[in-house]
Amino acid sequence: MEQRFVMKCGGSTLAALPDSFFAELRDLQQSGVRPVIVHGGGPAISETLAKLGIETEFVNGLRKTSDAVLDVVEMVLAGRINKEIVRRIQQSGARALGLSGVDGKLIGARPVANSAEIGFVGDVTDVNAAIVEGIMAMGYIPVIAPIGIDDTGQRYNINADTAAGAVASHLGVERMIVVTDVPGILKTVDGEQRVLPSVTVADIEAMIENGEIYGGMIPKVRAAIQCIQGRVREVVIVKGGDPGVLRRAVLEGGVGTRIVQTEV
Ligand SMILES: Nc1ncnc2c1ncn2[C@@H]1O[C@H](COP(=O)(O)OP(=O)(O)O)[C@@H](O)[C@H]1O
Ligand SMILES: CC(=O)N[C@@H](CCC(=O)OP(=O)(O)O)C(=O)O
Repeated sequence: MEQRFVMKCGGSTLAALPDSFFAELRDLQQSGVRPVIVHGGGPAISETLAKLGIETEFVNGLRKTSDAVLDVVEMVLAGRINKEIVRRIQQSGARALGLSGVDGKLIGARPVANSAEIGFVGDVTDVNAAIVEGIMAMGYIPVIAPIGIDDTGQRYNINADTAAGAVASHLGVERMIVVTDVPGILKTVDGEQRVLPSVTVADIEAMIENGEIYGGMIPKVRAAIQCIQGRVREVVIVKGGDPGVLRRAVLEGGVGTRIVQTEV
C-alpha cells in the first residue's frame, strides 16, 4: 500500500519554513508518498485580533471564541494562512488544493464540553475521508484549515493539533508528523536539555503531571495519544527549519521525538 502521512504545520513555525522544506515535500510526493497538511496559525490570529482591537484569551490552551473571534479565526486560517501554504507548495512545483473543514463538511464538529466558558470551540465528530482521498487521487496535496461545522451549519474553531490528529485517525495513515518550533519533546537530564528520541503514553502522562510538558505541547501529545490508539503507527514531533527534516521523518527516522504505543 502507498505510504500516506498527515503533517501538522504549527503557526509557530510557518513563516520560518524555508523553501527547502517545500522542495522536500514536493520530492516526497513525486516519489509516490501522499502527504496531507493540516495547519495552525495561532500567532497570526492573535496578531489580527490585536489589530482589530478584539481581546483574546486562552483557557487550557484553547482560544475563547466569540462570534467576532470566530470571524477572524476563519478569515485568517481559511484565508491568509491556507492560501500562503498552497502558494508555497505550488512555487516548489507540486500541486496543492486548500480548503477548510467547512468545505464539503470535511470536518464535522460539536461544541467542547466547556463551551459555556470558551464559546465556539469544537471537538471533531467526523472527517469526510473520501474528499481528502479524492484530492490526493487527483495528484494534489490537500491543505486543510481547522474549522469544523455541525449539522445546523454552525462553525467551530478547532485546535490544529486536535484537527490533524482526527484527520490522521480517520484516514488511517501510517504516520502523523507534527512540525513545530522545537526539535521534539525536550527534557532536562543532568542539567542539560535533550530531545527525547521516543516516548510512550506513560512517559507523556508523567511529564504532563510533573510540568515537563506544558502549554502548546499539551494538545500535541494529547492528539498523538488519540492517534496511536487507533490505526496510526507513530507520531513524530520535529522542528520545521531543520534541513532534511521532512525526508528523514517520513523515510528514515532518527529525527525529533517519536510517540509510539510501546517502546520498540
Ligand atoms: N517538554 C517540552 N518540549 C518542547 N517544547 C515544549 C515542552 N513543553 C512545552 N513546550 C512548548 O511547546 C511549544 C510548541 O507549541 P506551540 O507554541 O503551540 O507550537 P505550534 O504553533 O507549532 O502548535 C514550544 O515552543 C515550547 O514552548
Ligand atoms: C481552539 C483554538 O485554540 N484554536 C486555535 C486554532 C489555530 C491553532 O491551533 O494554531 P497553532 O497550531 O498555531 O497553535 C486558535 O484559535 O489559535
